[in-house]
Amino acid sequence: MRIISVNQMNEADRRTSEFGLSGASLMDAAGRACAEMVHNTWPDGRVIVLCGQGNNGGDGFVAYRYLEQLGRQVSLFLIGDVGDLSGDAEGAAELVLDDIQAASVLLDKSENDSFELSEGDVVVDAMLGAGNSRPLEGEFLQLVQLINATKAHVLSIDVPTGVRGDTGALSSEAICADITVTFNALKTAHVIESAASLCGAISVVDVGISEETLAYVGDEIFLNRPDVWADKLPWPTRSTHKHQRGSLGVVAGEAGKTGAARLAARAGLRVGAGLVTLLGHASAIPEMAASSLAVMTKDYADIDELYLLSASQSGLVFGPAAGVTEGTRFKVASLLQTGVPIVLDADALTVFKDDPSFLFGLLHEKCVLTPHEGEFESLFPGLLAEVGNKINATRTAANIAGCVVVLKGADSVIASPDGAARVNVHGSPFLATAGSGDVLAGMIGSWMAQGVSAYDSASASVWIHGEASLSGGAGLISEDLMDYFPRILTRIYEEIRPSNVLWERKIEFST
Ligand SMILES: NC(=O)C1=CN([C@@H]2O[C@H](COP(=O)(O)OP(=O)(O)OC[C@H]3O[C@@H](n4cnc5c(N)ncnc54)[C@H](O)[C@@H]3O)[C@@H](O)[C@H]2O)[C@H](O)CC1
Ligand SMILES: [K+]
Repeated sequence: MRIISVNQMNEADRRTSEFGLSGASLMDAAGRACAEMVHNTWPDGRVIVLCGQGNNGGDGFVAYRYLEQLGRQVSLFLIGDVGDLSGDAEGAAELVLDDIQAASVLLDKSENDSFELSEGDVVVDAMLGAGNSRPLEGEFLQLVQLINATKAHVLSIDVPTGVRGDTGALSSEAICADITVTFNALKTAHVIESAASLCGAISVVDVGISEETLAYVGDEIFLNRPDVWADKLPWPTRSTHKHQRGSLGVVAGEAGKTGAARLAARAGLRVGAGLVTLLGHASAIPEMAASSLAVMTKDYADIDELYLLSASQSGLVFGPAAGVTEGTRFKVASLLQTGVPIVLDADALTVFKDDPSFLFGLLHEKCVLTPHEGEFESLFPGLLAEVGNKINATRTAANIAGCVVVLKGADSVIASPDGAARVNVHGSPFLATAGSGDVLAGMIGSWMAQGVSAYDSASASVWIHGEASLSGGAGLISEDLMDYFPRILTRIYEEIRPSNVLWERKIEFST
């Protein structure tokens, strides 16, 4: 599923009406899909369709017409004058002209024909869509406040009114919808917080804009789901041995602070690296060895020994609980010199707060940086605010760093230096717990150790991590996450099952 900008969607609309369906046909399909969604989701209750002056309102007029045809008790309100409508919206309004009432009726409690919204009503929000360009005021703001204060169900067309399609940031109060119906592709506001949470459940319906057109107008930005990376994961065949499945080295912090590295190592083992080794100072070995069975431990006396041990791995993880010290900076530099694929997380990022360009000079294309928003701000000060869109800010960061950047959150963005990005919304809020980032770093390192590209390693890990959190539900702690991986991985394998990989040996006898 593609994520595209408002301008790109307008261009897709234009190209479709030039080479395919007319704007009126697109609007008809859009309005009809919304009417059917209302009817299927809430088969009873009054429906109130609230339209603005643009094409979002146009979709609303169409939805009203189909809801009437479905036999629903439905009322139609317009903000502004019928005479100000134009284009396809005017065309759609002409078919329902006699039924249009002024939206002010909903606000003015003193009028005889005042209209009270109540529980069980359904509001179709067709006030503003992709064209919303400024903070709400006047009737728009009052109606949004009125609707949010009632218990009526709300279906927003394209985006909740007040939300701007191209950003997840909110510049004013916006509709809090139960369902948002959008068309052929997602927009930033559907996946990036705070806007994303106001969309409720999102339904992307096909109104007739082709994938070819979307690919022509859009960038390589997709929702992160298994369909974009599942066929890139390596699966062992019956003759695979552990030395063919990669060796992951996780560089630990000092004694008493090795828990984070141990979480990363265990996660790395779970997602398939054949060998996982915790690398630490001699003083840290006893506690690491005591709690690790299949994970090995090795001590290094100095940075030269660390370099040699790391250079023999096929993937590395460094940063969780590493310590914000000069020593950590030296270790990062040394590990990067090996050229081995590496995940840098937490302290391995924070130590470059004062001179991020020094880090950028050392990074190579097989690196993945996994900052949360605070760490991102340390490395790319002001970038998020300046770009104003988390997806594009992460893409810019990946370009500056010259490697994959994962900006973590409820809406994690995985960006590649070539401009491609994937947005992950699959996960539970219970991931906000100590150690969950360490688990993620270990997973990414493990896939890379197995030969998966940095971009696919990061994408697969973020999704599987999210899926595990959803399996865990409430009360999840980081140690639990790994226990869900086998079932999730097996499900992914069963869905794509590459033709050359057969786990179960079948031998039949005929008597
Ligand atoms: N391919 C598709 O996605 C399709 C989308 N459709 C629908 O069309 C709208 C976009 O229509 P557009 O006319 O461009 O924008 P709006 O209806 O959202 O509003 C434009 C209108 O509103 C004024 N305005 C902007 N901001 C504000 C504000 N804050 N307060 C008040 N007024 C504002 C602006 O000046 C314009 O006059 C898309 O969302 C879909 O719903 C097609 O119908 C089907 C194909
Ligand atoms: K809307």
